[in-house]
Amino acid sequence: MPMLEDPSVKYDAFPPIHLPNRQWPSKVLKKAPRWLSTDLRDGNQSLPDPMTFEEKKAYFHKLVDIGYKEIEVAFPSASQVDFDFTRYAVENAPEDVTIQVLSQCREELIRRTVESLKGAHSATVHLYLATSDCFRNVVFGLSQEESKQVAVKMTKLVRELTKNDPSQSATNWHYEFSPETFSDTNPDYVLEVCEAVKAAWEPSVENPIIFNLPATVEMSTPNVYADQIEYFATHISEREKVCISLHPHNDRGCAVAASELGQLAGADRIEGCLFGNGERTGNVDLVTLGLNLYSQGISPKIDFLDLNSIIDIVERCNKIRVPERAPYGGSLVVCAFSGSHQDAIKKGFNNYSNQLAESGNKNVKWKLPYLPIDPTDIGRTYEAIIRINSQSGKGGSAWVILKNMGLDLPRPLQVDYSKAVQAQAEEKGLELTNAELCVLFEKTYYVGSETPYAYELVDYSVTSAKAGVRSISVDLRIEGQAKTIAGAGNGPISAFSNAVEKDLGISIDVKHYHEHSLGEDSNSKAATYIGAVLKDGLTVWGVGIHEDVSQASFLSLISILNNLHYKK
Ligand SMILES: CC(=O)SCCNC(=O)CCNC(=O)[C@H](O)C(C)(C)COP(=O)(O)OP(=O)(O)OC[C@H]1O[C@@H](n2cnc3c(N)ncnc32)[C@H](O)[C@@H]1OP(=O)(O)O
Ligand SMILES: CC(C)C(=O)C(=O)O
Repeated sequence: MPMLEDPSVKYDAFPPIHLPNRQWPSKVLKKAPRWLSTDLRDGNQSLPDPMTFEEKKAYFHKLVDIGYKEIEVAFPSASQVDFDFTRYAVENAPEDVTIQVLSQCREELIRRTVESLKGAHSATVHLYLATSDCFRNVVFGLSQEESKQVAVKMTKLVRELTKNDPSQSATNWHYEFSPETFSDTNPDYVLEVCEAVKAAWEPSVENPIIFNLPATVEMSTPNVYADQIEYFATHISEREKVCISLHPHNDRGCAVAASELGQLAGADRIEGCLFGNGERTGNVDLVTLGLNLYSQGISPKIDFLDLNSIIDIVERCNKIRVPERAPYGGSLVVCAFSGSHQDAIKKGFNNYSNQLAESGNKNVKWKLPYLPIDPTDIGRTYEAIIRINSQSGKGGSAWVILKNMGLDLPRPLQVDYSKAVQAQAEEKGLELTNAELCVLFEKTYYVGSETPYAYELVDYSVTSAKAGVRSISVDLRIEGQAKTIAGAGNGPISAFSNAVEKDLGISIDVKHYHEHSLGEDSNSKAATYIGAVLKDGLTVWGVGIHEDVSQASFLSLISILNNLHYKK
């Protein structure tokens, strides 16, 4: 069967809500919301292989360590593991962490759920019930009034078993109610149910009731969801006794946008999972939301510095890989292969470090091409940022050589080296590793090998017999044979070139000379780069590294001789 030519015979467009005075489009996010991690509940229930007790434990402690203060740990009435894990969380949670658990609106399940929370410092009982026409009619066969009555009755039961029970007074009890699926429910009916639930729970300003407004299935554009949230937030009574929570799923790929617009529209709290695990396409990704805030200068109050260790836990316990392109965390998102990106990033880093140096290392605004946040803020190192394949340019390979060998190649040498890199990348057809690039550099410029190359520098002496003239005598080994050459010039390099031309018959016209020190202490070495023009107009490069700067430049000339020897 082909796809439908006219899908409207099967699918209706989602009806927008009438909200001509909407305020959210002019608002700006200014602070982090309350976060609720539902990794161990919604995330876990959607896994092919749910987490083991040990995996839940490791995940839970990671969530606590990085700063989540509200964690939905289980559906305790679902299984013994869930019940036992809730007990573990209750007994091991720090006092400032609230343990949340979920239950259907069924008495026996609620009793078991509350039992699992006995002795918690702070706990949230979370009930959900179908309110949308589709869910009520198809799944439950309940009328609107019947659904509302169930919600009220079960809320009263939770109240009786928790905050009204004197034997439970050691716990700070909270209550969350989710009309499912909020985003597909008539907004006035949602309000009617939530008003009735609120009256049954009787929240206070200090301990508000949480109304979680899930996009159980994401069905509309995020602006429509934001309108729905603003409508709820501006029509619910005693707003100060209500915490509005969002629970967006990602069926249309817009959960992050829906959460952000929903916060502009009045939401106080967001429920989601690290890297967007959860039913079908997942819950909203808490990492993206947190780091989106961070990139706008707002602390998410969650510590993502060691993002790699978070990824390790997520991948190990979910048994699902974090995709390479996942915002912030994906292995490919803080790196660039393409030449123009690498060039811009390299220049950006230079500019940034200059600004840091000028300002004494403080308060420099991050403005780097292609990198929305500083990778080091999430524990990423430079190695990951620039990676080399056949799409790369000179800037990228020069960056790798700088970061791995400390060699700051002059621009024309970058061009020269990138030709060798390009040839190697095309031949290999795959990415070149940093180690491969360093070896290629050494081979291209005949430096750093254990086995001797054709030309070796054995010794030299420079004398200055009359003003402005330097004489040089150089002991070489050429393919194992000792040879001494001599020449003169107005400096040591020109004297060396003169000796090479006179005694070896090789004309080297030095056109480029660059040097810098390697390292900062007094034992540091010098790196010199010499570009010489041959008779046919071609430029050949040599690289020399030595403690003594003169010897480093002679080694550069030897590097040129080797270059000519092997490439002729
Ligand atoms: C949107 C969400 O993510 S909601 C959370 C979903 N998570 C889970 O379901 C994971 C844990 N669930 C479970 O382990 C099981 O479903 C249990 C233990 C809760 C219940 O198991 P069972 O009693 O066998 O019921 P089952 O799994 O078939 O659930 C369907 C029944 O629950 C009812 N139900 C579903 N949601 C609710 C609700 N919120 N309140 C009351 N009843 C509900 C359905 O109407 C159906 O009842 P029926 O059998 O009378 O038609
Ligand atoms: C229980 C509710 C909040 C839920 O998971 C959903 O609607 O997706």
